[in-house]
Amino acid sequence: MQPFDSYEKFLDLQRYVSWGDDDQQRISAVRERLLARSTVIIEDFYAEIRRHPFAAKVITGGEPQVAQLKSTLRQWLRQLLTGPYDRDYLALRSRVGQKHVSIGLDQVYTSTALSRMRNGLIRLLTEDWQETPDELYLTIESLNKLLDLDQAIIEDSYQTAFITQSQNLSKENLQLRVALEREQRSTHIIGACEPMMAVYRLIERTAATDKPILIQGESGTGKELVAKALHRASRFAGKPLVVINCAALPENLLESELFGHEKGAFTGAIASKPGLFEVADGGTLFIDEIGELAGGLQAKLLRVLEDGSLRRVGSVKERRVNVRLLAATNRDLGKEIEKGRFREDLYYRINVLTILLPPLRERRGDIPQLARHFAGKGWNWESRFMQILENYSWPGNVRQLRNAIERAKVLAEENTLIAENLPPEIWRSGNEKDILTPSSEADLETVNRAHIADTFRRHSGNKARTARALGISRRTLYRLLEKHDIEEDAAQ
Ligand SMILES: Nc1ncnc2c1ncn2[C@@H]1O[C@H](COP(=O)(O)OP(=O)(O)OP(=O)(O)O)[C@@H](O)[C@H]1O
Repeated sequence: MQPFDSYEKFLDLQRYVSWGDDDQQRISAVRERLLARSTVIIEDFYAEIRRHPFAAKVITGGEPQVAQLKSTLRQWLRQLLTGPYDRDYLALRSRVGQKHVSIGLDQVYTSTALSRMRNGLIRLLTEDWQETPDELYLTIESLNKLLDLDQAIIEDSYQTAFITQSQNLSKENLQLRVALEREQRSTHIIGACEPMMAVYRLIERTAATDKPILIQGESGTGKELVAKALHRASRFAGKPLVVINCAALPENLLESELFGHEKGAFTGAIASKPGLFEVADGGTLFIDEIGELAGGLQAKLLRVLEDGSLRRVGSVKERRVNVRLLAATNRDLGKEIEKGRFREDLYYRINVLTILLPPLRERRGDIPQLARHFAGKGWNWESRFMQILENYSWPGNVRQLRNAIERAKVLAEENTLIAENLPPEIWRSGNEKDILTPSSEADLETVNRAHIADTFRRHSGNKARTARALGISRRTLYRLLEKHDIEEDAAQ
């Protein structure tokens, strides 16, 4: 049998090879040696290929590197025929397999690329071969072996690696997409009511100024969100936005967080640390709950605002920073000044312009849009769910709305948000007017009817679930619905 049978494309090599009788024997011997040796060669081969990322292209395309590659390849191929074979093929194969994985993933080697490489290599070897035809024959045989072996391994390991890789990638993609969506959703200000439109206009208009801005509003109205939008709209947009919440830290810690400290400034100060003013240098510092700032720190803050200078705790060295300040508070700072708790001069410094965020109860029209935004794609709700949201007073504002929806999502059986899965205080508020507190005048019939209608509505008009909740059969429920003239529409 012709040794090149399986490589139709290279049959013409016979031109260069004179076959002797003992060819078959020699070939088998070479095969054995090859098998033992090829893994060593493969390693070198791949090391080189890695240095020439597009080796396949180089070989077939006649690029300038061809000469160099050609001589390297020749050297290896010659080694195949002459060198000692001292490695365990299988062990190496698995190691080589791993290498292929990295090659496959880095350069997306495909079988097509390999077969192009094989064609290219053989053409190149035969073009100006100066050794005997036997040597050429053996060399080419070695090459074919090498590439066959290689192909088998590559197909194995590449496929596995590719599958794992693409699974990982799509998982990673999904995670990134979700994170991005969350990030976009979390920095997206929702609301189209007039007070929010006024907020948007102010954000736009303040884009050109570097002056401090005070954002006022109850807790959860979106002050931090507005701060992020102000930062994005400003010329500092590409720089860091550093956020600190004054209510979250005791005074001494807050001082070192804001202004930094030197090593040994206080017990536990084992190294010097820059404060957030330094971290935010060139960018924006958002001080949330500025109304909580203690007197001493107010003075220090005033100094930075006045001339951009500060001293780390435990240091005498003056440092200069250029930071745009945004501050937020849910307190009435005017009243805090009256009570002597907030410095008037600092107030005027930070309050060059105030953005006032309305509480959610004063912008109920935005509730459905906000709810849709927090629910996200693929969620529905019963109409009663939305009714309750729209009627509730929302003392915790948008944050409370977001949490309520998260809760309803977690508890939802399918992709439908139902009123019962809202936090009890919200859900109860929706039922207050229907709640069964039978007055002395209410007769049993009225109480019964209200109870049935309410249960029916809570179960979104689902008769099976309503019957189960009332502890009656479905047939009895039909009868009662008819008797009390409770319509399905009423449940929607
Ligand atoms: N208009 C809005 N559109 C979309 N999400 C909002 C809106 N307002 C607030 N949120 C969301 O509500 C949550 C609370 O918002 P944020 O932290 O900005 O409020 P805050 O006024 O700074 O609260 P606090 O005073 O308690 O720090 C965040 O998850 C935020 O994304």
